[in-house]
Parts: sequence; structure tokens; C-alpha cells
Amino acid sequence: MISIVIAGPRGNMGREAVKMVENEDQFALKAVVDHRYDGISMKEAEGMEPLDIPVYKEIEACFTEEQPDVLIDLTNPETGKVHLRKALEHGVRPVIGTTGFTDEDIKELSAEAEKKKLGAVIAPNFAIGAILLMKLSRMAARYMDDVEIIEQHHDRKLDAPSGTAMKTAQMISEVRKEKPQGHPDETEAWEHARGAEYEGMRVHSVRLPGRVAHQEVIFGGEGQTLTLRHDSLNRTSFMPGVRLAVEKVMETTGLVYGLDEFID
Ligand SMILES: NC(=O)c1ccc[n+]([C@@H]2O[C@H](COP(=O)([O-])OP(=O)(O)OC[C@H]3O[C@@H](n4cnc5c(N)ncnc54)[C@H](O)[C@@H]3O)[C@@H](O)[C@H]2O)c1
Ligand SMILES: O=C(O)C1=N[C@H](C(=O)O)CCC1
Repeated sequence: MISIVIAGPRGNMGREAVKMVENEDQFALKAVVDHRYDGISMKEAEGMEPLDIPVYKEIEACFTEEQPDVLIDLTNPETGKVHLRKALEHGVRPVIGTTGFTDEDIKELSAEAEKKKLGAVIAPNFAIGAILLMKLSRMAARYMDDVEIIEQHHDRKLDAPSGTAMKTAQMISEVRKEKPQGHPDETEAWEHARGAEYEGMRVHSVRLPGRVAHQEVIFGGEGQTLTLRHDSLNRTSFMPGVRLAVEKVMETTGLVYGLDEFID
């Protein structure tokens, strides 16, 4: 039995994660962490599943009282970083779905997990299709090194580019030498017209109501293009990946960034 605390239980992802954990025989939901409620049960808190499980405002009090094995964090970039650190301090294994982590954050958090000899997972995207898209992109970039990434999300998203786009660009950079793209003399009459830039690759972030989570990776070559695309149409698409991350974090030591490491 793996005992779990979820931070962000009223959110789009948090609500799905609560249902998933409740439905798995080998998982036990011990408590949730929500900045709005303290000292009541989920039954009494507005917008939560009516479960007889305590709600904590302070994550440290939650860890001390409940001593869970795993924290699942689905909050926001600022909170996710704090929660990850606090989890490691308390010997709790973090599974962080929250996005908005920089390369620097990952390096620092990885060193902390190593020091504590604890498993930790930061997964920019839990959907199997998105993980395959990232792996296929890395494969394609060996042969086609002109790349543009277009990610599309709902307009409630706080971070840009998406965690998935960042991880995709980082995985491509493992096989692609840094190089400028487009015309060497190109200019932008409107700032950012060519999108963000990572080692010469271009990344474009679309935010629209009606979207969930979508990404295209477009490769260009002489006389041809290759487009790889993934669409998450709802948040249940992420739940098998959350389940896998919880199982794997119990077996690993140190930080794993991205579920691609767990999928052959
Ligand atoms: N890894 C993935 O596959 C994946 C998929 C979808 C979303 N996400 C990421 O997960 C995060 C949450 O996404 P969402 O769509 O559910 O957002 P959301 O805004 O619907 O939910 C976030 C929840 O966190 C709560 N929250 C804020 N501060 C808190 C705190 N200090 N303590 C506890 N709870 C707090 C909010 O009240 C809200 O209910 C985002 O960073 C998003 O980018 C990741
Ligand atoms: O809804 C979001 O926000 C999502 N964020 C992730 C990202 O930043 O890549 C993954 C998909 C959904």
C-alpha cells in the first residue's frame, strides 16, 4: 500500500488525481493540501470530492501528521517548487506534475533529491502519447535538424512555454547540434514574431479557451516536412502516467525528470 497526499485537489488535474488514487487498491489517499482550507475534511470543503479525508493548509503540518510515502503536486509553478523541497526535507517522495521549472531548478532539485537519497519525479507531461511524441521527436531530429515547436493550451495556463515544449526541446538537443534557423538576416517587425528560441529551435505558445493540451513538432528538410502531433482532449488522459509515476518513485533514488525514462 502506498500512502499519498495530493496538493491542489480542487484544480482540474487535482480532481482527476483524487478520483484515480481513490480507485486504485494499492493506493491510500491520506490527506490533501489546499491553501484555502484547514482543519476540515474534504466532505466539508466546497469544490472537493466528498471524502472523509483531512484538508491541510500547511504542507509541513500535513507531512508531520500524516507521514505519507508520496506527495502528488498539481498546483502552480511557485508552489510546486516549495512543495518539492518540503517533501524531500520530510522524507516524502514527490511526484510533481506542476510545470514551470527552469533548467536551473531541475539541477538544484536533482542535487537535493540525491543528497536525501530519495526518489522524486518531475513529469512535464503524464500522457503516454505526449511522451511518445517527445521520444519520436528526438529520433527525427537526428535526421532533420530544423525544428519548430507549436504548443497550444487553455487560457488559464500560467507558464510558457509549456513544460512539455521545454522538455521536447531539451530531448531534441541531446541529438541536435546548436544552430541558428531561418534566414541569417531575418528581422522581426513585431517583437517575438519568430517565437521563443532554444539553441536555435523556435517555440510558439498558443493560449485559447476551448483548448486542453496540444503540441506539434514540425521538422523541415529539403523539399519535405514532417509533423508530429499529440492532443490531450481531457485530463483523464494524464492519469495512467500519474499512477506509473507514483509506482516508480517508490523504486528510484534521485530525481527523474520526465516519464520517458520509464517507457522503453
Ligand atoms: N504534467 C502534466 O501532465 C500536467 C497536465 C496538466 C496540468 N499540468 C500542470 O499542473 C498544474 C495544475 O494544473 P491545473 O490545470 O490542475 O490547474 P488549476 O489552476 O485548475 O489547479 C491548481 C490548483 O492548485 C491550487 N493551489 C494553488 N496554490 C496552492 C497551495 N499553496 N497549496 C495547495 N493548493 C494550491 C489552486 O487552488 C487550484 O485548485 C499546472 O502547473 C499545470 O501546468 C501538468
Ligand atoms: O494544462 C496544463 O497546464 C498542462 N501543462 C503541461 C505542460 O506545461 O506541458 C502538460 C499538459 C497540460
